[in-house]
Amino acid sequence: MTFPLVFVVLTALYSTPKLAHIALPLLGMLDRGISANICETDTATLPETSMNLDAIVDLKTYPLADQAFRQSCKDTFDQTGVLSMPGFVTPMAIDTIRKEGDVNQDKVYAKTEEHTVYLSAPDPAYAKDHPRNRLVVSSKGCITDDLIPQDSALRSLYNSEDFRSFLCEVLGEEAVYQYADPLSSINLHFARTGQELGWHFDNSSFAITLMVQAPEKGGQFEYVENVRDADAGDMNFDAVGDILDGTTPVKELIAEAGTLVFFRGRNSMHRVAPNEGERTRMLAVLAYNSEPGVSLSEEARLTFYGRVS
Ligand SMILES: O=C(O)CCC(=O)C(=O)O
Ligand SMILES: [Fe+2]
Repeated sequence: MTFPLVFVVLTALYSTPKLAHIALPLLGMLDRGISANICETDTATLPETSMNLDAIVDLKTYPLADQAFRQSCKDTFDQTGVLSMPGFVTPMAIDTIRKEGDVNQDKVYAKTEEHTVYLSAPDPAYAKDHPRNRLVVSSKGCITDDLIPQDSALRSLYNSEDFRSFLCEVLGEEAVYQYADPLSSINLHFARTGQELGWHFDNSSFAITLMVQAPEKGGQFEYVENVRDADAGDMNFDAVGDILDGTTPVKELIAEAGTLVFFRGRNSMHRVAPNEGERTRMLAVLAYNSEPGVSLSEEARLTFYGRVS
């Protein structure tokens, strides 16, 4: 059976990253872990106002409960490290999520940071201009889970047992749980004109994102697959240097509002290019853990959100 997924993708192109410089293990969603087939969840505390999944997701195009559909998604994700589902969230639900974001624009926490591609402090064993230590800039901001309305479609999606069961299967995880702290589970990211997310590898094995408002120009997600092998300790400095120099072709993932993306970012180097248009790029990151009761560290919360609670 074939499904009408426009799985990814991708225009190969040469990028000229205009990146700069430093040093912090930052970037919120990058530090997330997740995690199942029979998916255990912690949805007992679902708000009563939660919406039905069929009011949020285009279940005709994306029959989340269908076993063959799940398997086809898993195959694509396993083979390519990317699963892109355009129109996953319905236009009406996206519209309400975008309006919630607009209302909360003034609460966005954004602080320009410089960091290494590896999201760890520079290593004095290497020169400043070595790929291990070269610095890139990240300037986009976000609002935290506690600022997302209880009755938001975003929260209903995040909490939905059917959605979690689907993602457990695609990701090959045992179970998924929300963060124990009040800030980290659902984040809405904002990249205004000129703002970007510098080249990096994620610490977590994957990320789930939902485009809420696509930029008009620029702001594209660019990546190069399988650059390093973090678990084997292979940092592949030469390839990282080439990507930073703009001499390696990069792939581009085009996402319209409503597109849900699963991405394995641990060994694929990626960035969000500077937004060159007037329209703010708004993107939700849905972060889960494979164990219950896990909080993002206070240090990371301070870095990403400017507060711990
Ligand atoms: O904004 C995006 O599309 C991706 C963000 C990302 O790479 C990250 O949060 O690690
Ligand atoms: Fe990332």
